[in-house]
Amino acid sequence: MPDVRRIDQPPEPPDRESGGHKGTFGRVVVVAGSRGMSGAAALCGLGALRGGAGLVFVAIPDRIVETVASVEPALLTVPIPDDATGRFTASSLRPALDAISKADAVVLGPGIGQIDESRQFVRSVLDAFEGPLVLDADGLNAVASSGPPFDFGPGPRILTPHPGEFSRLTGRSIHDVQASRETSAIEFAKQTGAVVVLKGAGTVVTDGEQLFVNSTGNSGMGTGGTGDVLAGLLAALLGQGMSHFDAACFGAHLHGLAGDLSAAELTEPGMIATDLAWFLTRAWEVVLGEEG
Ligand SMILES: NC(=O)C1=CN([C@@H]2O[C@H](COP(=O)(O)OP(=O)(O)OC[C@H]3O[C@@H](n4cnc5c(N)ncnc54)[C@H](OP(=O)(O)O)[C@@H]3O)[C@@H](O)[C@H]2O)[C@@H](O)CC1
Ligand SMILES: Nc1ncnc2c1ncn2[C@@H]1O[C@H](COP(=O)(O)OP(=O)(O)O)[C@@H](O)[C@H]1O
Ligand SMILES: [Mg+2]
Repeated sequence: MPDVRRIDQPPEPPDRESGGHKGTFGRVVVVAGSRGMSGAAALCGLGALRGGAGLVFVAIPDRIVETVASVEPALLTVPIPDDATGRFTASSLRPALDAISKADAVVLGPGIGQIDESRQFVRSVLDAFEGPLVLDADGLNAVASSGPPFDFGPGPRILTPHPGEFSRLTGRSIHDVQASRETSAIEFAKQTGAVVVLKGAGTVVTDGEQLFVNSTGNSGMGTGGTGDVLAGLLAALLGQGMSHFDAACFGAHLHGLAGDLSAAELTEPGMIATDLAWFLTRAWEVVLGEEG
């Protein structure tokens, strides 16, 4: 891959202005969750909070608001009209667009499910939002279901597929994806103009011209919800002004480091996604200690 520049080190953390306040550090809006997957929204919100965002709003189906709010009082909840099963539907769109209208960064997709209405909802949010957006999980599945050529909407996009989601997007088997992680991710980034974060051991981050292969992380992170934490973390970094490629590289590094620090204290089998979000505090300590 002679035309791709390899990045060996993750970028520096974002500056945190000493006189800054919650209005300075980014307003993140997480559009996620459904009844049965309220945890995806909560974990994504926790990832954004521990990623340093000034304000984190979770715009979630009305039926799960109390559940998500009870996980973490620092989250602001925005109830979105839902269907009888607690999923986004056609009437969710206008309130969701209002919720993201002042966002510095948006996460779209974790835990929203894959019914036709939620797919259409994803399409409409993607088309409308011109700011930086992290598309994860069922957000990716919704776009994949429409088949190529893919349009991820007008603004900067970070796509965070695991190999199963990437397989749905590319039409290749998981085995093929895993056998060509770097080239497949580069090709997809070139085709779409998005930053691709192909997750799994050795997460690959590329914008089609630059390539970073993450070296932090461990198999303790193979537990439900760790990817949701990553999506929120990436949005927090975008909201603090990082470019989408730098946010993706730094975020993958920090997330894996939090996983390594969690495993060192709690063991790989014992750690869960909530711990990972908490251990972002320790990971920040390490990377901020390495600065200057
Ligand atoms: N608490 C909550 O509310 C949570 C809610 N969540 C929500 O659940 C929804 C479904 O998302 P999901 O990722 O669980 O299912 P899905 O897209 O079918 O992918 C699974 C398949 O992909 C593959 N695969 C994955 N990783 C791989 C790897 N590293 N390396 C290789 N293969 C890999 C693997 O394929 P296999 O190897 O089994 O053939 C596996 O079978 C979604 O909305 C999400 O946000 C979750 O976030 C959890 C916490
Ligand atoms: N063996 C591993 N080594 C390093 N990181 C891993 C490993 N297994 C999983 N991860 C990381 O854990 C996260 C899992 O994300 P994802 O599959 O979306 O989970 P979920 O949807 O349950 O939140 C990704 O960031 C992935 O890179
Ligand atoms: Mg996921």
